[in-house]
Amino acid sequence: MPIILKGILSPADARMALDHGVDAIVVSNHGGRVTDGLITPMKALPSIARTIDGKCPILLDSGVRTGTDVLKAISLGASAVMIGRPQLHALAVAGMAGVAHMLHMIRAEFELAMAQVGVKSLDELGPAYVTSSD
Ligand SMILES: Cc1cc2nc3c(=O)[nH]c(=O)nc-3n(C[C@H](O)[C@H](O)[C@H](O)COP(=O)(O)O)c2cc1C
Repeated sequence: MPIILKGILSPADARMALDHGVDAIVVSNHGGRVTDGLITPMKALPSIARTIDGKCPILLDSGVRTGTDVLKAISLGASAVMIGRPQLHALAVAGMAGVAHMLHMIRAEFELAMAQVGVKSLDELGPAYVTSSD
């Protein structure tokens, strides 16, 4: 069974995860719900991505709300993002159709953002497309 370790926020923990042979990591502060003052995953991502150096996939969550959030995360080294509360909110408002609509909106925003920065594929994204991780 693949082991995906969630809650990584530092390069040292990313290194330890690699050394223990995890299949993937999730850069996450658990939605900022657990401890005040934690670094945001988007800020933590670049140094963690340098440590992982392609040796396992990196996922990111906590605060992904728009297609440009997805673009930033992929540019800074994530393979994919995860989305938490927006799914619950969409489900509460409009059921399964609401969740499908929310995911469709984020996908459409992401594709538009790719067009606006001028890339045709995810491989073309990189840190140069993000001047600040704020
Ligand atoms: C109600 C609720 C309960 C959660 N419980 C857990 C948990 O038990 N363990 C965990 O790792 N993350 C937990 N999370 C965090 C989510 O797994 C996820 O990391 C987070 O919601 C992503 O951020 P976002 O909601 O801003 O997209 C919880 C989140 C919510 C909203």
